[in-house]
Amino acid sequence: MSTSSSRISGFHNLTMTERLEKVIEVAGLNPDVSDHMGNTGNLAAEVADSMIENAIGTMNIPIGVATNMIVDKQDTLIPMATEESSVVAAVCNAARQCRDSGGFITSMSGSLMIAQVQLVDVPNPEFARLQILEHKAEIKQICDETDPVLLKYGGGFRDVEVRVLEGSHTGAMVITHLIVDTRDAMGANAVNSMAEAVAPLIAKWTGGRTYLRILSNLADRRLARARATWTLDAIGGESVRDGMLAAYEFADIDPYRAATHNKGIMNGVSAVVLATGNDTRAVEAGAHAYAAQTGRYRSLTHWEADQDGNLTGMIEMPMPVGLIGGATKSHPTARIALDIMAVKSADQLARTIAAVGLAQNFSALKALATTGIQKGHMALHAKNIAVMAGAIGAEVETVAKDLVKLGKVRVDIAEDLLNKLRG
Ligand SMILES: CC(C)(COP(=O)([O-])OP(=O)([O-])OC[C@H]1O[C@@H](n2cnc3c(N)ncnc32)[C@H](O)[C@@H]1OP(=O)([O-])[O-])[C@@H](O)C(=O)NCCC(=O)NCCSC(=O)C[C@@](C)(O)CC(=O)[O-]
Ligand SMILES: NC(=O)C1=CN([C@@H]2O[C@H](COP(=O)(O)OP(=O)(O)OC[C@H]3O[C@@H](n4cnc5c(N)ncnc54)[C@H](OP(=O)(O)O)[C@@H]3O)[C@@H](O)[C@H]2O)C=CC1
Repeated sequence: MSTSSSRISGFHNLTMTERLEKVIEVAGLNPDVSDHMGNTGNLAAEVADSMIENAIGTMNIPIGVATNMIVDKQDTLIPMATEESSVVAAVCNAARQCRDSGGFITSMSGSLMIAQVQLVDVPNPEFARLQILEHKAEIKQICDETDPVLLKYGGGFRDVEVRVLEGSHTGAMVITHLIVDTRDAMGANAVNSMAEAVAPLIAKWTGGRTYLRILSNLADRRLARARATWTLDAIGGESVRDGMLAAYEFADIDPYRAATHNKGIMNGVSAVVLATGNDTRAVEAGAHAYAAQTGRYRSLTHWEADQDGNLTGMIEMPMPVGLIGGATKSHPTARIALDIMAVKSADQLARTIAAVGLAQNFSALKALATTGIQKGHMALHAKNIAVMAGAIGAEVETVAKDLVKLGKVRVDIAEDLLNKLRG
C-alpha cells in the first residue's frame, strides 16, 4: 500500500488508535497529533467508535446555555452546541426582552412522518393509485407489525396518500406516502422499515416496479410553532419595530436575503438539535424545503405589529426531533442536554426549538435594523480573533477587550496588541 494513497484496505477493521496512526502516516502529520486526537473528552472512545464508521477521534464544540427563556409559561434553560460566537447571547437577549409579555407560546401540528415508496413502469398510474388506496387496511397492518414498540407507545400507521408524478425520463411515477405517527422518535428508521415492508406488495397489487423506499425530510406533518410579543418599550420604540418589520419583509420577498435570514434562525435551531443528539441535516433539509413550499424561498418567520403597536413574531417549521433514537440516548452529553431542558416529550422538545429559532431571528433582525450586526457579534467574536492571533490564558481577555475598545476586531491588530502585551 502506498502511503500517499487514500485506498486503505481494511481501514475499518483497525482499532481507533491504529486508524489514527495510519492517518498520521498517510497524511504526513506531526506524530504529536495523536495526543490531541487520542483525548476524546467527554465522549468515550468506544462510544464514538460505535456511533460512526472509521472513527479516529472526536471534535468538541462548546455548549452554551441560553437563559431568560420562558416557553409555555415555564422557565427553560436551553443548551446550544455551536462554534459561532454571539448565537447564544442573541437568544438570551431576545428572550429577556419578551419575558414581561409572557415569553413564547408554542404548539405542534402532530408527530407524523412521511415515508415515500416510488413505483415505476405502471402503464395506468391513476388506476394503480386507486389500487394502492384500496389496500389501506393491509398497509396499516404491515406497517404496525413492522414496529410493535412504536404501536405500544401510541404511534404507528395513520394514513396512506398516493400521488402521480410525471418524470421526463422515467415516465409516470406513482408515489405512495405512508403517514406514520413516530411519537418520541424522529422516526427515520421506523418509517424506512415500514416503506421497505410495504413496497413488494405495492408492486404486486399494481404490476409495477418499486425503487426508492425512504422517508421524506419535508416533514410538513410535524410542524412546530412558536409566537411571542415584544412590547414597544422592551424593544426601544416604533422606529426599531418598523426597521425590524422592513427587515422581515425584505427576507420574505427576496430569496437572497431569505437565505441569510433563515440561516440566522438555524443558528439557534441547529445548535439545540445538535446539543440534544438529533439529526441536524434532517431538520435543516426540512426547514429549507418548507421555506420554498409556495414556489418561492421565503422567511420561516412572520413579523407583524399588533393593535397596540407591539411587535409580534411567529415561526412555523418542520421539526422532526426525538428523545430516543439516533444519538439522543447514546451520546451522554445529549442526555444531559435533554435533562437541562427538562423536556418530557419529543413534541415539547420540537416546540422549544421553534421558540429558540424565533428568538434568534428577533435578535438578528433587531441588530440589523439598528446598530448593525458587527457591533454585538464582533465584540463577542473578539475572543476568537485573539486566540487566532496566538493569545493564550489571560491574554485572550485582554486582547479581546482592546480590540473591542479600538473598534477593530481584526487578526493583524490582535497580533500587534499581543506583541505589545508581551513586550
Ligand atoms: C450580542 C448582543 C446580544 C449584544 O447585545 P447588547 O444589547 O449590546 O448587550 P447587553 O450587554 O445590553 O445585554 C443584553 C442582554 O443580551 C444578553 N447578552 C449580552 N451579552 C451576552 C454575553 N456575552 N453572553 C450571554 N448573554 C449575553 C443578556 O441576556 C443580556 O442581558 P443581561 O443578562 O445582561 O441582563 C446583541 O447585539 C445581539 O443580539 N446581536 C445579534 C447577534 C446575532 O444574531 N448573532 C448571530 C450570528 S450573525 C449570523 O450568523 C446571522 C445573521 C445575522 O446573518 C442572520 C440575519 O442576517 O438575519
Ligand atoms: N433522511 C433521513 O433523515 C434519515 C435519517 N436517519 C437517521 O435515523 C435516526 C432516527 O431514526 P429513529 O427511527 O427515530 O430511531 P430509532 O430507530 O433508533 O428509534 C426509533 C424506535 O425506537 C422505539 N421506541 C421506543 N420508545 C419509543 C417512543 N416513546 N416513541 C417512539 N418510538 C419508540 C421504536 O421501536 P423499536 O424499538 O422497535 O425500533 C422506534 O421505531 C437518526 O439517527 C437519523 O440520523 C436514517 C435514515 C435516513
